[in-house]
Amino acid sequence: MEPIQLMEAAEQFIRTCYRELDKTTDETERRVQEVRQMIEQQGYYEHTTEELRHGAKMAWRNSNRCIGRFFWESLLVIDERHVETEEEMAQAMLRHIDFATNGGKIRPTITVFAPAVAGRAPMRIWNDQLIRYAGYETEYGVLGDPVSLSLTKLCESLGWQGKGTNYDVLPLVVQIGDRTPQFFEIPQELVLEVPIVHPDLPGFADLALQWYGVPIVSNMRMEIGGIHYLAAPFNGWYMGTEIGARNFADQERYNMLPKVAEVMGLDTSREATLWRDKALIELNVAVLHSFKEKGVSIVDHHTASQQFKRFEEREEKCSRAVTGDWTWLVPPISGTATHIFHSLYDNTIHTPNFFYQDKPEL
Ligand code: HEM
Ligand SMILES: N/C(=N/c1cccc(CO[C@@H]2CCNC2)c1)c1cccs1
Repeated sequence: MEPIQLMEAAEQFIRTCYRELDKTTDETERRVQEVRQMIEQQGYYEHTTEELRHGAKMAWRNSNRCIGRFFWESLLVIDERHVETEEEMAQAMLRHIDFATNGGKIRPTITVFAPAVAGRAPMRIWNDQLIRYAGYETEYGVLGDPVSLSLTKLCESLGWQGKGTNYDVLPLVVQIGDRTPQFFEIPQELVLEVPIVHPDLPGFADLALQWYGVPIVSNMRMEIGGIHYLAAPFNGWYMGTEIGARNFADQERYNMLPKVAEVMGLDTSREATLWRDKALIELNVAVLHSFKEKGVSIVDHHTASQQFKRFEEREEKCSRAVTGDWTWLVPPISGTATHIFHSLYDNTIHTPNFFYQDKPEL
């Protein structure tokens, strides 16, 4: 980023952040000048721990596609900008998994590694999520999660070997600069998983479905005041539909609807029997039931929508315009049963925020 643009982005962030933190004008002006000088002298500036903490919360609050933003102020921010080696990165990521999991009472957390600075080796995480299942091409079709085919191949090329089940947890893969990426197995005891059973349909257990408890997105770039954090894994808890209506149900994922319909004894001869819809609903009932049974945080899409409504109301009260991406905010099942479907959202993108970034390459 050019120094002028960086200066503008930095100043806008500092002023907004310091206003929200009730800082005095004097303190704000002093910090703006200090940042100006740092940019003039070295072409970038460093966030204070307080700026990083509040900036990360703002990034969540500005995430238009996120239905879970009611809790934005409670985000826990772990500052790992001092980390310098792949080994230390992996250790910090394992600590994140353990801390965020918290025995099932999930704590929304983000770990922030050093930002991309011109002339410095960028730190990248190759995983899309810290915990995700491997995917393998076999002569009978895909084994495991099809979304992981390319990362699984990369891991095998680095010498990793999976067990070959539908639920092999991939290793952490980190890269500093253009060095060879390094992989680190996640100790099994750190990965909380939930077997999926149905409260009323015993046949569900025969499907041997399971999913990991904590979604930790690790492939997005966090931008705060013109500074780009390319490695900043963050987690919340799941909304049940992500697992029940997408991960298990999509044809290009685990494609389970026909098998669910079979154990339910549904008539799948005609679409009009709505067998897919019945299978979807019971799959989502099973996911919510199983997570609750195991004491792992999860939210149903109705409760999540109601919480989002409260987020909207609270933002209005703070005279902040709510922005949102309707196409992602509406849950993938029963959308019209939520207020979101019947609302309009301004999809303007403010920063701080999270963005997609190019996949790291060898
Ligand atoms: C606390 C519980 C949370 C819930 C229930 C929740 C729920 C969701 C859901 C359902 C999606 C759509 C995902 C998809 O369809 O693939 C989403 C998207 C998103 N969430 Fe949240 N979220 C939570 C916390 C967080 C946190 C802590 C952050 C970051 C600090 C965050 C940032 C985002 C972002 C950036 C997206 C868009 C991702 C993309 O564009 O691919 N969320 N959230
Ligand atoms: N519940 C969640 N769901 C997601 C939130 C953001 C992204 C994703 C994964 O998105 C993938 C890309 C598009 N769909 C799958 C899932 C959270 C993950 C991390 C914090 S909350």
